[in-house]
Amino acid sequence: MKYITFALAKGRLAKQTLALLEQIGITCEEMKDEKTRKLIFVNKELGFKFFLSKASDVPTYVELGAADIGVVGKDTILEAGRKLYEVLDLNCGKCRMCVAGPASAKEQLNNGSLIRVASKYPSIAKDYFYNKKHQTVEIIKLNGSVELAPIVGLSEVIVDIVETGSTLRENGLEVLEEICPLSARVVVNEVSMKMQHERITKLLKDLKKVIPE
Ligand SMILES: Nc1ncnc2c1ncn2[C@@H]1O[C@H](COP(=O)(O)OP(=O)(O)OP(=O)(O)O)[C@@H](O)[C@H]1O
Ligand SMILES: O=P(O)(O)OC[C@H]1O[C@H](OP(=O)(O)OP(=O)(O)O)[C@H](O)[C@@H]1O
Repeated sequence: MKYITFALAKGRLAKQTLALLEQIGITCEEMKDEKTRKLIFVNKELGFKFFLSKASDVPTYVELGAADIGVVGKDTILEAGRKLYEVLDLNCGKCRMCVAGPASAKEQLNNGSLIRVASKYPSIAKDYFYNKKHQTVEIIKLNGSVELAPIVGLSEVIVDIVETGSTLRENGLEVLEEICPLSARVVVNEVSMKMQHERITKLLKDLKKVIPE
């Protein structure tokens, strides 16, 4: 039997993803060991392989066929812009992609001034401002703690993930515009979808039954 390989995003989504897979009988005991430095895990009986990679690399592994299936946030899928089949919304890891900043940035955002937008997600930010709002902005790519940018004067606003809103609140910022809702998604390699159609379809059907409300 040919193995089906899963690329799972490590970090926030990993636990929930593994729990969902476990509910449909796809388990890998070794992988639960938080101390392990091993990178790839095999369940010979079931014919599955699993690896955890940086979330932003999951679409790369899946598009290029190193993994058949991936589980990753919609934000990462949008930012990567890779050719993949997005087949299932797992309804977990829910949050929103937003434009945020100090209340004082509201006017600048709407009066057509050339504003600076800091983000870990420059493609999403560009698509939103250029293609949806038809507004020219300067995009500044950052790698984390993006909320700092408007506080220290690097940008007027940010494009970032908001879940509870605590990070914004604690830093005197607020949601100014909502770009889109986000959640964890299952993505499938285009060739695998054809070559392993039966097994992958069965797996997706099983997963659908255990998706949280
Ligand atoms: N509050 C949140 N902040 C960030 N991501 C969240 C949040 N809630 C759910 N998510 C989802 O979890 C994923 C991020 O997981 P995690 O924070 O572990 O990775 P990351 O911050 O992108 O990793 P890294 O910064 O190391 O590249 C996001 O892609 C998003 O879909
Ligand atoms: O609305 P909240 O519940 O406060 O969650 C949102 C925050 O969490 C994420 O940051 P993360 O912890 O991943 O760190 P990072 O900023 O370094 O990416 C995100 O970038 C926001 O900063």
